[in-house]
Amino acid sequence: MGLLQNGHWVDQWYATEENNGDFVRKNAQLRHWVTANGQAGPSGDAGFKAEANRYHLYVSLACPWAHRTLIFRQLKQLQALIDVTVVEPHMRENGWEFANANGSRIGRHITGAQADPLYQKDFLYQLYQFAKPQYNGRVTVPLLWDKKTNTIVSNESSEIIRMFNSAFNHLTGNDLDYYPQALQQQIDELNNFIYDKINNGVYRSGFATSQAAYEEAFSALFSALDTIESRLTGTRYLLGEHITEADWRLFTTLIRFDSVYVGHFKTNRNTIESMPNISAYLRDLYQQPGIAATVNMTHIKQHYYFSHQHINPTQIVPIGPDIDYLRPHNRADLTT
Ligand SMILES: N[C@@H](CCC(=O)N[C@@H](CS)C(=O)NCC(=O)O)C(=O)O
Repeated sequence: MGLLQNGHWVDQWYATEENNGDFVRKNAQLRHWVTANGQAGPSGDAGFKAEANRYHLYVSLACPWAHRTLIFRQLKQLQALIDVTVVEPHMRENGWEFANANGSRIGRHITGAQADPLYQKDFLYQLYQFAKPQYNGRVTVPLLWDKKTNTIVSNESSEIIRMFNSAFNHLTGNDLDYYPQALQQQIDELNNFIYDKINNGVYRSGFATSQAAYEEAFSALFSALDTIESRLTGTRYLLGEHITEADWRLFTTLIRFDSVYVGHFKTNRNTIESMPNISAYLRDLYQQPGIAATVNMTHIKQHYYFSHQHINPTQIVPIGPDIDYLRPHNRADLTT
């Protein structure tokens, strides 16, 4: 696990000392946008026009941020237009590795991880070096790559899913909209709340290096989950009867919660299974067409328990829990 400093790989864990033990996630830096006509998006350069087979998505099946992009690729029927490569779930001193990486591989290959089909790199950081020789920062998934200009379009999942939501509609004919104009303000507000307290909140709990920082993150997390639990009493999804981007962004944290975060990140006031509305809502989302296939619990558990050795020095991956996300959710009658 590490980062690039002026284009050189340095093996280093997150620094929390400067923030009294609090884990502060750095903003993603590579923020161009694919647009329908190639004009510039809200940030970055123009020139990334939506075209079939031009873009490639590098993901980890373990990562909740990358998971969002896989879900949107599925929902928006982009599978035939945008290929995906899955990295190994075990993150070691070289960060994310491709399957069959030369050199430092000491662990075992986990089924489902793949080699880099485009440039035969061993490690994800080498793609960052290739695109940005002087790059400074963490080497993260998801990564949206442009095969035409051999560069990185974006390493920010929240923006990649917005691109997937609309930029390719004219090519796929799929105009399902998970960020409809009329709900954008409400979605943005929910996203901020959920990101801060829940999506990133579990990491702030798990990566905290002081008791105070952990307790603060823990309280904020469970108070936010309580808020969501009551919100979901009378409404099927966060904003009514239609699933929006906000639901999918919450989903990728909820699906990891009981299997990883409760134990590994010490978010153990209670499980999601014990919250009736949220757990049924989670199953409802899981049972949407194509979604279960984006969830790989082996990669998820192997990644967290193995890669964060300072949290789990033995690297033993727990066997349980065994949760059946296919059992009935009984939420279809909620019409709002
Ligand atoms: N803001 C980014 C965050 C992505 C991110 O932090 N991904 C994690 C995996 S879950 C990663 O690759 N971490 C490697 C590192 O920080 O060194 C996004 O949402 O795309």
